[in-house]
Amino acid sequence: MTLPPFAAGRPLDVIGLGRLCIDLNANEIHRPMEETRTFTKYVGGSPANITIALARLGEKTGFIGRVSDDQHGRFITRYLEERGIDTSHVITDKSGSVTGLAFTEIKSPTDCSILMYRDNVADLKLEPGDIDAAYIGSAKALLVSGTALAASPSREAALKAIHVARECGTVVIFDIDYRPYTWTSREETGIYCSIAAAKSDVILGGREEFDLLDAVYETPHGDDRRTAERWLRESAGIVVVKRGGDGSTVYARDGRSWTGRTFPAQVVKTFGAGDAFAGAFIHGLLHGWDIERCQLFGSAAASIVVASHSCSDAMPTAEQIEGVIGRYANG
Ligand SMILES: Nc1ncnc2c1ncn2[C@@H]1O[C@H](COP(=O)(O)OP(=O)(O)O)[C@@H](O)[C@H]1O
Ligand SMILES: O=C(O)C[C@@H](O)[C@H](O)C(=O)COP(=O)(O)O
Repeated sequence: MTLPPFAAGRPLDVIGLGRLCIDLNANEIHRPMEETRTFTKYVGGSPANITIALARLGEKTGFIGRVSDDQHGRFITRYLEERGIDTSHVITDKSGSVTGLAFTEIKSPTDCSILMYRDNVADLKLEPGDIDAAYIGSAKALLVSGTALAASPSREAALKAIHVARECGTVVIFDIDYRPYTWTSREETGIYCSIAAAKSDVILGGREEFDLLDAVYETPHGDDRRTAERWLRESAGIVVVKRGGDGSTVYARDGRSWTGRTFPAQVVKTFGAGDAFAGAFIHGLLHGWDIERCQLFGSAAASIVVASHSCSDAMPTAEQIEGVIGRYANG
């Protein structure tokens, strides 16, 4: 697999970095948001969701980020604490920033969209001075979301965190997590995410997200292996290309690859799959599982979350994931 070894004996397993937001998921589903009257509030933000997934699976987790100085910020911080996630480096931003909101529209199980309100959000106020090398060195892995690179000073903070992690022997996991609402251009996304990807040990992204990075170097070609080999020539030991309901393919530096299945699900909404997959996949890596099992675990976790109304709240336990795998073991 050619991942650097996870450092043993560290107090934390994974520290997430980036977006701590709120999902407002429509309660009246199968209609456009113009006809929605009520929403259910959940903690959101992909890196938050993945960290919550890892905590749910028993990993010792922490988070580096900023929250707004209001009820939403306190709700998020309390939610993390209630799930055993260390919040010593979750900073209350005092600049008058707000919490990012993700309004989700569920027109049908396969037609979902997210309306994001992200002006003056606290998560992008993260500063390089917030990055604590000793804290990052206390974890086996650092999970960085690409959206943390979308604006300064968060951009510089995230790049500093990656640099610090590499200096500390902390494995860097980069989830491209492209959200167009935050960036000024696709080119900007490709450039900054390429910088982060080149310094990461594990990279996760969808085909379209990798196209943004490929575009920095060549005309996007949609060839997963060719894309993965670019990053495997850099720092990556593992590249995961996610393809929605078509599953995923994982590429390793030694040339091996694995194409993973999906599990049947009564789909409520399509989003949340990637975060659930990532949390369970990373859990497997931390426990030294082979890639196939990591992938299977991730896919089963995703099938549970797409069948749920929420993302964060729905993140499954290992028992729930094993239950899905056992139920469909033969096909
Ligand atoms: N409709 C679905 N039913 C079951 N599993 C799914 C479904 N959509 C995605 N998955 C699983 O979740 C993984 C990640 O989903 P994907 O949609 O590619 O990520 P993202 O949400 O980040 O775009 C897929 O590789 C697959 O294993
Ligand atoms: O990342 C956000 O700000 C929105 C998420 O909280 C939301 O749950 C979602 O889109 C999940 O992302 P996905 O798992 O990549 O589909």
